[in-house]
Amino acid sequence: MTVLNRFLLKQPKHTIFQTLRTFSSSYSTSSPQSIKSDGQNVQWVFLGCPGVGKGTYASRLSKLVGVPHIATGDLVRDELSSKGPLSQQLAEIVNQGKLVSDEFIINLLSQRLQAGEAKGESGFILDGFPRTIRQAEILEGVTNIDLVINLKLREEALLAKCLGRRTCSQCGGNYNVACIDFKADDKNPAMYMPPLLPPEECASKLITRSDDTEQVVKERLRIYNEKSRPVEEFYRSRGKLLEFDLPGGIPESWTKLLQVLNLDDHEDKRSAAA
Ligand SMILES: Nc1ncnc2c1ncn2[C@@H]1O[C@H](COP(=O)(O)OP(=O)(O)O)[C@@H](O)[C@H]1O
Repeated sequence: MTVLNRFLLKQPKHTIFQTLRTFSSSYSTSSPQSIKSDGQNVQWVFLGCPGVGKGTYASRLSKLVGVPHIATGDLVRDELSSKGPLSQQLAEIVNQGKLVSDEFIINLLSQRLQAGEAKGESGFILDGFPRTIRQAEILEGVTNIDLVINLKLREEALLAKCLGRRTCSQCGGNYNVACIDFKADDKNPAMYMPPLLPPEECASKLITRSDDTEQVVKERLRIYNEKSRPVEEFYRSRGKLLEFDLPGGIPESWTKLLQVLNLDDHEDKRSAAA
């Protein structure tokens, strides 16, 4: 039995789910933009393949509607960098492009929600969760997700975008050095996504995620199709899925996303997009 499994077996599952349940039933209203007609803050989910841009758009929307952006990939990376007893085993899973177990990720998410609740957070935009049908069923069992935005991009662009990702090791800013320039063909319109280059002060401090190598990205795409693609249907059949084909680079896609979400007359949209 692995160290990770031993750890998970010690976690009382009812506690994990209870934490999610407790979080979902205690709301305060932190920002007028985020309040729905029933008085609760928005609870949205972003789905989409690795490299599609979930982090970029989830982060911008979270600033716009005033709810936290919670990326389970970031929670996993925080755990990895904490160099705790599980980090070596976790690194092996992540660097092979595999998913960590449902129990482990739910535990991390529960802890993050609980910490946020203690700080008075309410509502959320989830990015990278749920990624399996079991995760979706558990989430659906404990709270009501209002909307699931399924970001879509041509497969050739996804690999290039993952390989082009860079993060500034000092300020944490996210950039992308890939330049996507597809000509129109019989099946697809032309698409241009310019690189998102770092400012001069970050240029010498860029790092690449250890799981953004060609082999691992291909495996993550395969696993997305096997494990996460069914989650799209899970939400489609519940009438919650909003399909969104990215039309191009960030300015164009952000404007269109705001239109689709009926947020395009929002006075804060310029600053959120900055
Ligand atoms: N919901 C989840 N279930 C299982 N594993 C997850 C989940 N979220 C993140 N992970 C792990 O963290 C890694 C990085 O996640 P993320 O940054 O969301 O990747 P991507 O850029 O591929 O969408 C995943 O490859 C997986 O190992």
